[in-house]
Amino acid sequence: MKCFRCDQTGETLLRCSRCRVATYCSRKCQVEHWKKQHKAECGKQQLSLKYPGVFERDTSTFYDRITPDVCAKLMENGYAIIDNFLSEGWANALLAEVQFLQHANLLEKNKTQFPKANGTVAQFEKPNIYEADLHNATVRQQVPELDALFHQDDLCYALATHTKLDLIPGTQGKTLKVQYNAGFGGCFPCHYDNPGRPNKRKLTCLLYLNPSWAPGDGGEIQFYPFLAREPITLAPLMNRLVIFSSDSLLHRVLPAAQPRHCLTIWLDGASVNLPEHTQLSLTACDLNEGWEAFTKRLAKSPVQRLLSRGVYAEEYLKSLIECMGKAKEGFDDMVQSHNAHLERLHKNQLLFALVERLRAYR
Ligand SMILES: O=C(O)CCC(=O)C(=O)O
Ligand SMILES: [Fe+2]
Repeated sequence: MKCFRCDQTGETLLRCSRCRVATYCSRKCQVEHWKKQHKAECGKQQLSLKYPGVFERDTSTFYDRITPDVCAKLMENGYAIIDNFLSEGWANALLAEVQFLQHANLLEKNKTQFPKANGTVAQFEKPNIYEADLHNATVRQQVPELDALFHQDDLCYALATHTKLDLIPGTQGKTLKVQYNAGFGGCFPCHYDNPGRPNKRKLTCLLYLNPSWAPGDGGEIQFYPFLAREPITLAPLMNRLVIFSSDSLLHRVLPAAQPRHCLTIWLDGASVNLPEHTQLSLTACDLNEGWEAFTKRLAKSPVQRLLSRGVYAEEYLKSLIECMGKAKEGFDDMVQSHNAHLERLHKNQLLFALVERLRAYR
């Protein structure tokens, strides 16, 4: 976001309370321009939040929808799907709020931090992706249903009950992200939602809000269960909840040809990124008679993150090219970082041999 007048960014920006679109920095521009001129300019295009129908918000239904069977699948496969998760009216109301945020210009361009090959951290934008974090009170106050979803703990308790995961309740242990993908090829490259310390995410819950999604629209999420032969592709269907392990399921989003809406709830865990999740220890048995058991263990363990960029090198690169476009700012840095990671792997003979064997096995 930048000031409509002086183009300044990074300043505390004030928003016209009527159209909610125009933004001005809090200093001179606000005094000179907003008060005197903008009121006439904005033409009172006041946006109001309207729900398409009546609905009831009832988070106690989460306990019926998140069954022991769903949680067993989640723990076994690393992901689970619940279609028609909310009542239709409730899902429509959430979509209306996401669209309201989008039209009110309250969603910001996606910003992703990325470790550069030289050790510094770069920031880049994923083209066509707009987001808002509900930790931001300015956003939250505009959208009561999203606010309530952010503050409820039933999702966390329902999941913790049957998975026995030590999920952290409260808004401290949760992030709710609103995402609008404008289409035009908007997508996400291969990644883990929890790439390592200090990240705390344990479970990712995606709620898709796309009533008219049809094959050909793109924007499917693609999972790469570690060492599985084929990826799993899921359409972002209206009111579909997809839950998966934030620290042990590599995934990407395919380019979207149509606009697409998605809520993401990340639930933190008390015991993520423990030493056994971040350091690989190998025995001779793992590589010999224990190989099958070893690969099964890797498929479920977050330690796979140390190997995945090598094992899935082509997928990482292809998804990066599709997401960023070769000409986009940040693309070269990301490719360099990817290659530097692979070079480090190659230098470690034992690790390189393991990656090669896993690639062949896969
Ligand atoms: O939009 C989606 O389907 C998932 C987005 C995603 O992977 C993320 O935000 O980490
Ligand atoms: Fe993700």
